[in-house]
Amino acid sequence: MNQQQKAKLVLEDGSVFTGYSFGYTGNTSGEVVFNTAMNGYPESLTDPSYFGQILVATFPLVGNYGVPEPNPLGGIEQNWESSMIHIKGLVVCEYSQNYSHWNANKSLGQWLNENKIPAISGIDTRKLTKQLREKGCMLGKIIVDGDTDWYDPNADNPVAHVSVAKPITYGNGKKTIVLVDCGVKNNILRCLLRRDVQVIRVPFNYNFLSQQFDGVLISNGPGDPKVNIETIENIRRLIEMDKPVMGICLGNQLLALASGANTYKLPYGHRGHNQPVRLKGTDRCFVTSQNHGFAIEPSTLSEEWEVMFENLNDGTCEGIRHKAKPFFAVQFHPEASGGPNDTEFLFDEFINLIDNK
Ligand SMILES: NC(=O)CC[C@H](N)C(=O)O
Repeated sequence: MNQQQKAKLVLEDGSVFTGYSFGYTGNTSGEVVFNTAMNGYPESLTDPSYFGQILVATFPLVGNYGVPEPNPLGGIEQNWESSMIHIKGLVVCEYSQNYSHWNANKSLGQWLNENKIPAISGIDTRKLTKQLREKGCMLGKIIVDGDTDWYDPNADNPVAHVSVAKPITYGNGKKTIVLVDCGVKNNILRCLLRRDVQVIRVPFNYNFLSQQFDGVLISNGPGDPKVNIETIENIRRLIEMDKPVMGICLGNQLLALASGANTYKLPYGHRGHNQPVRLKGTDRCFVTSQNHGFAIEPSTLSEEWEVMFENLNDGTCEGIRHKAKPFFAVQFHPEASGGPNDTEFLFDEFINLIDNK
């Protein structure tokens, strides 16, 4: 790898940032989004919700704790949020090729190179982030040589690329949860399995309604929620039943769409580990891990639903619940990974809904 090979980041608005190639030496394109987390790059890079996106780390030094070796246990990778990298490219200010951590076994650059993911360092990520905040998220390209076509993940059906191909069963607890896999993060599986349940992970468009189950969790996932027509239709039929339902991030948006509400694209989204939310109607606030570019339009919720959480930075909807039935969903990540674990108790609330049925 040549640390000094020049590269450029080109944005849809014509602006160009020059820097140096690291990771895989090649061109790439995707939607450019920024994340304000100070750490957690192995988790973010393997989070399927980042599929098709070029990730900008606002924290100025990235790579100094390396990358852990894969370590699957019971069919679930323990150190990553899925089995592969999903971002299309990475943008950092300073890349640290030197790393030190007890479970690191390679550098970030080596890992990116092995997975053919281009990255660029030496970028003024503060200036770039200000631009994305003012103009909104844009498509972008990392170019080392020549050119490449623009790629817009929101015009694609990215969930189909990251869901499982066929159902997989985990655990042997007494209650059975169907996990609708729209690109699920491994820590959602780990959080469920720690609570003595059996999990049947099904493809995003799988018709699970005729199956035996006690509750359904609709996972996070990439892209515009509205393109998931089949999943929304399955959820619409699911909520005619009374079985407990929990949604996370994309799952929150899909539940809202299935109930008849609308979603919209945020100008630059919420991505980071310190997004504050308030449990509506209380003074209880939580610091949450977030990664999304879309949100529910609360004014379109029907009478039967209410806002459960709101974002304290911009007032957007961060979760919904049904007023009478055991359904709730959150826009943030109670499974964290990376980020704070403060809202993991929501998995207990979901299991309580199942146990009290
Ligand atoms: N993490 C997620 O599930 C993201 C949901 C959706 N793709 C969004 O960007 O809003």
